[in-house]
Amino acid sequence: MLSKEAAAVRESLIEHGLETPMVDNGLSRAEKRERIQGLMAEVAGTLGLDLSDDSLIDTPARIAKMYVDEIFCGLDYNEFPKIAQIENKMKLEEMVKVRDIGVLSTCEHHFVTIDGIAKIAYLPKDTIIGLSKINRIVRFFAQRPQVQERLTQQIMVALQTLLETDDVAVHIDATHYCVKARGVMDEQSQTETLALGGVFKTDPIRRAEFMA
Ligand SMILES: Nc1nc2c(ncn2[C@@H]2O[C@H](COP(=O)(O)OP(=O)(O)OP(=O)(O)O)[C@@H](O)[C@H]2O)c(=O)[nH]1
Ligand SMILES: [Zn+2]
Repeated sequence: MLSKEAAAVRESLIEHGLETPMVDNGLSRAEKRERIQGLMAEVAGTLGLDLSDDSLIDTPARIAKMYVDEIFCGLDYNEFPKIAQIENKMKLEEMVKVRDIGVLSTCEHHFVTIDGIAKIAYLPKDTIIGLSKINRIVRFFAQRPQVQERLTQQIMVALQTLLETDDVAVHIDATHYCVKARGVMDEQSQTETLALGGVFKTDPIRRAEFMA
């Protein structure tokens, strides 16, 4: 059973057309690991690597565990963080802004690293969210194959749903290793993406305050 928060966030993403494209193949986590282990052994063998070498022998199993339990575990809503929300008894109205949140994700086109930082702000309404939960929500959606634009939007919609307000802004600045380490091999370029909701979209002063 999914938590109430996980189910609500998933429903919102589907409604907004922002859910990661997925099909339910009915496999358990153990079955996924086992199958990926076999497939990665095929990949390594096809590349001509000697999988009997003592350094390589466990690589297919390591990759299977890494995909299912680590870098792609955010595909499973059972991993959605436990959310601590408190009533806004203090009647806070001013912006809460969290900067320099580490973002480590994986590009869905090449399955290599996206490495960046996020800045997130919201204007409290009836509830306030535990600060660390903002970082955890970022991590949950980062632990999927991603494009940066969708990641940015998913985080915004998740927070809008949980905080019951449109007034949420998300900015991500990241290095794509598929651009840096292969392909065009550009070592410098950074990609910035922005998702603005509510007053952050309609009020230039709020937007400037967020971007500052
Ligand atoms: N919009 C967007 N594009 C991304 C992201 N991550 C990777 N890409 C791009 O996805 C595109 C895939 O393009 P293709 O031409 O199919 O792939 P490719 O031949 O490997 O392209 P090159 O990277 O140019 O060598 C590339 O331009 C990537 O830079 C992302 O988060 N957002
Ligand atoms: Zn890529």
